[in-house]
Amino acid sequence: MSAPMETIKRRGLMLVLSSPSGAGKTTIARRVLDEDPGIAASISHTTRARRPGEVDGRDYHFIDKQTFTKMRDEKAFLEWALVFDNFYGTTRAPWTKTLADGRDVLFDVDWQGADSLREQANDDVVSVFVLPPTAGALEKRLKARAQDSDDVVARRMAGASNEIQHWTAYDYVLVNFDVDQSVAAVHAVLAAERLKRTRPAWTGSCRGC
Ligand SMILES: Nc1ncnc2c1ncn2[C@@H]1O[C@H](COP(=O)(O)OP(=O)(O)OP(=O)(O)O)[C@@H](O)[C@H]1O
Ligand SMILES: Nc1nc2c(ncn2[C@@H]2O[C@H](COP(=O)(O)O)[C@@H](O)[C@H]2O)c(=O)[nH]1
Repeated sequence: MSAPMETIKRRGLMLVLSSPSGAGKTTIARRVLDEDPGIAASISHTTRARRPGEVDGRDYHFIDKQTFTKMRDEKAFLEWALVFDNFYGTTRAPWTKTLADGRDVLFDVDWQGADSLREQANDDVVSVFVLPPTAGALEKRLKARAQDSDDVVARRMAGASNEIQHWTAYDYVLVNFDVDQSVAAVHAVLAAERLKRTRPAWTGSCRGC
């Protein structure tokens, strides 16, 4: 054997979750992050107003348009997009080191963000598209969340089919009937992807062989 198992160092992966607004990806993401210490969250910056219960620095970094534009012009974002009239962006900051250290990172971004991350880091990206069971269920969830005005819910429903059109670009697709089952499915994706032959990087030093 030319290289014993302990010399294998796995590179971290970028788990990208997308869905039409309200399908449940934030709910699933929070559970996965709570239950798996091996994955960290990318906290996006946004110009959207904070919803009741959202915490700055935990759910998002809430910033004004001027600050967002300045950060964008200074190339602070790995990717950014305009979604439902608000800007959202993923900062470049520490992900390079996190991935090199073998830690995984979860990105909750729309299809534009997913495309951009694939363009820049295709080998590291594992993408999962979350579908609602039906359009009716999606509307019910958006309304039950009770955090957006009727107008905003209507705009998000109107944008759902555009978002859904992009599901074929994703590695995995799951229909979020039940949160527990969906969380288990994402854990299964992570477990399999972490074992992929193509993912480990050799450290180069062969101790004891
Ligand atoms: N499987 C499910 N069954 C019923 N309700 C669900 C399910 N999954 C999530 N929900 C509920 O649906 C609502 C929307 O979920 P969530 O905020 O996670 O959606 P999202 O996809 O992250 O939306 P957005 O893109 O707008 O951030 C929440 O009230 C959540 O509790
Ligand atoms: N391209 C990006 N999309 C992002 C980012 N952060 C969140 N999002 C997406 O925006 C919509 C709306 O989110 P909401 O919290 O206002 O409901 C949703 O699809 C998110 O996935 C980002 O940094 N880049």
